[in-house]
Amino acid sequence: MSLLPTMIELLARARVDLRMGLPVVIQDETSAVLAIAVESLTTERLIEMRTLGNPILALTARRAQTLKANVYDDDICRVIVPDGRPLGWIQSLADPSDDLRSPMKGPLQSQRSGRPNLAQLAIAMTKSARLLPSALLVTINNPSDFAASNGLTLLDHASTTPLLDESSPLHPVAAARLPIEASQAGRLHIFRPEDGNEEHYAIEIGQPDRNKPVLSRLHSACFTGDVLGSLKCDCGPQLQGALAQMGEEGTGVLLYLNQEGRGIGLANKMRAYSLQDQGFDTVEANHRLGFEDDERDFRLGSAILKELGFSSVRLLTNNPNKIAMMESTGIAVAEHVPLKVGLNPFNENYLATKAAKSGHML
Ligand SMILES: Nc1nc2c(ncn2[C@@H]2O[C@H](COP(=O)(O)OP(=O)(O)OP(=O)(O)O)[C@@H](O)[C@H]2O)c(=O)[nH]1
Ligand SMILES: [Zn+2]
Repeated sequence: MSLLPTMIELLARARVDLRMGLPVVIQDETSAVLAIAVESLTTERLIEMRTLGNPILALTARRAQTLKANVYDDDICRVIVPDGRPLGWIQSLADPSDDLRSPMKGPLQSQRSGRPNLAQLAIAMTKSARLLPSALLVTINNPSDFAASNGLTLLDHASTTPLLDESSPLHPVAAARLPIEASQAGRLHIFRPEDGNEEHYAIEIGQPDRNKPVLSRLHSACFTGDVLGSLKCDCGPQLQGALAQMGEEGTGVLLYLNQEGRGIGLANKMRAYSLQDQGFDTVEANHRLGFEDDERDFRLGSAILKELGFSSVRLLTNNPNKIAMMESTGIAVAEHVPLKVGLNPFNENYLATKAAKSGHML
């Protein structure tokens, strides 16, 4: 066994580097860039980056739409950063918080030439670091030497990209009896993914028969709704309602996936809430930030169910994507059990948007 880090380990390291404001080196067969997350960029590092070449700002096509920048590649946009533009200007392209106050950032010139693949990987890395989806890039030569002499993480495009698209294997870490209000016969299981990302949980109620469809819920973490009792969404009542139903029936499994804010993280969700305060709906807010409507990986849920020995569920949800994902990953949905709870005057529009734009059966 080698002590050299594997690609999975390098990806985990790169996520932390980007969050800390440290650049990473990304290479493919023909070229290489130094990439730094715009959210954690400092003036000092921007000056350093500029000594190496002219920076390019990578944004998602979603964000480019708001900025009215030309998109020449499917999903991303590479904006040429003119000389002398300060850090604040670069960050205002990535962060929509002052879009209303100063909507005109341009004219913006997008890069058309060259392959977008390194920029795409940089964007994917900022998403997986739960930062704003944007990176500043400069082209460099001799990537291996550059990374080694500066102590930077080096990512290889061909070997890392497939890993980012895959769902990481999960392993059970610990489990213990946990009596809860809904049922004294509760048991909490912790699962840890191999990619160093967040752990996910399963709350098993009673002793469900592994040969029958189990009453199940795939719940995504919502700190504001689950913990604080936010009225802006329906998550808290859905969590409590699902557990209560499992308690009444005597058996069930609630999967608690740490995919806060539909996978964009709590900080970005609060950025989305701030845009919602300006009048945008939940989908529009995600798009203005540069995210897709939903960035979650539901495959983790079926992986946990299989690990626990289940192959069929009665799924508590209003989200058809969850049902489709279960079926496509080998967990049969024997019954769709609607979970319509928690409507209040503050989340009326939120629920209406889910029905209109996200296909929820409400
Ligand atoms: N980005 C974003 N995430 C939100 C918002 N409101 C709630 N969330 C997150 O959305 C997730 C819950 O997803 P929902 O779409 O409400 O419901 P669902 O889980 O897809 O579907 P159901 O099974 O029917 O409840 C949680 O991770 C919440 O943190 C919002 O306005 N913006
Ligand atoms: Zn919520």
